[in-house]
Amino acid sequence: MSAARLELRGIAKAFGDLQVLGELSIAVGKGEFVSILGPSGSGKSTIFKLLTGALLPDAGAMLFDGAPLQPDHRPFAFMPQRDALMDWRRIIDNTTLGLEVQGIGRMAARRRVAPLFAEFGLAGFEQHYPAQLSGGMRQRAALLRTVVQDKDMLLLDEPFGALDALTRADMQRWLETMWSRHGWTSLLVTHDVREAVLLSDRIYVLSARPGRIIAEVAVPLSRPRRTGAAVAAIEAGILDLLLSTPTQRT
Ligand SMILES: Nc1ncnc2c1ncn2[C@@H]1O[C@H](COP(=O)(O)OP(=O)(O)OP(=O)(O)O)[C@@H](O)[C@H]1O
Repeated sequence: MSAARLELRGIAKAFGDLQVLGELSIAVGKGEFVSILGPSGSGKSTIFKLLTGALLPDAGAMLFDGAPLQPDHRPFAFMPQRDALMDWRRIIDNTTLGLEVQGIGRMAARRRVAPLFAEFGLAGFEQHYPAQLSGGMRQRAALLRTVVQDKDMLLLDEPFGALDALTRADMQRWLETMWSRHGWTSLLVTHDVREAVLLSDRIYVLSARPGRIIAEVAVPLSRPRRTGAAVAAIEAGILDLLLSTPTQRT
């Protein structure tokens, strides 16, 4: 890994008596694709809420390019689990939302997003409403809205969790292509072991609550990656680890 862009050191978080994150330490280098893989309820979404400033940690440090994260300046573009498209806005006006929140006028924002529609497989659907799109197209629109904000780092919270298996596999391949082309510094949280192996340079494996890192797994496979013996072997190793660690499920 090159010098860390994002570094979390000893982050802890509890909700009342419920200790959700233990002492969590991770780092993400520039241009790296890193995943945090953990069972349901292990605190994955909580990590993103801490990063985006929706929650404060009880202990630990959060650094970006070596400096503490500032409450009023978060360098992240966040893509939530559900695509969160607004049903009453056309796709083009959904993809401009993040820019509009930053204070950019709608017409200027439309000019910025329009050239990206072809690359995101959405050409010709600019004037459609979300209900007229397939699940995969909706997710691509949500990702377009996320990346066009030109932030330093992407946070992806189980972006394909709601999709059927085939669409999900298709979207993973598409995301891999897009990531290879653009080199986005990315942090994905997921409970899908195969997804993490297919997409990541490194994987942090999180224990069940209170979440702490039980392993850091490098994935030294060339891209494009396809399911096969090499992917399956890494996947099996991680599954063994998760299943042999004591669990406390929600
Ligand atoms: N604001 C809150 N107040 C109290 N408890 C909370 C709060 N937010 C999350 N929790 C609890 O913290 C635990 C971790 O939640 P979190 O959503 O981070 O897990 P997760 O790993 O993202 O789960 P999943 O994979 O199912 O989405 C859960 O037990 C949840 O009920």
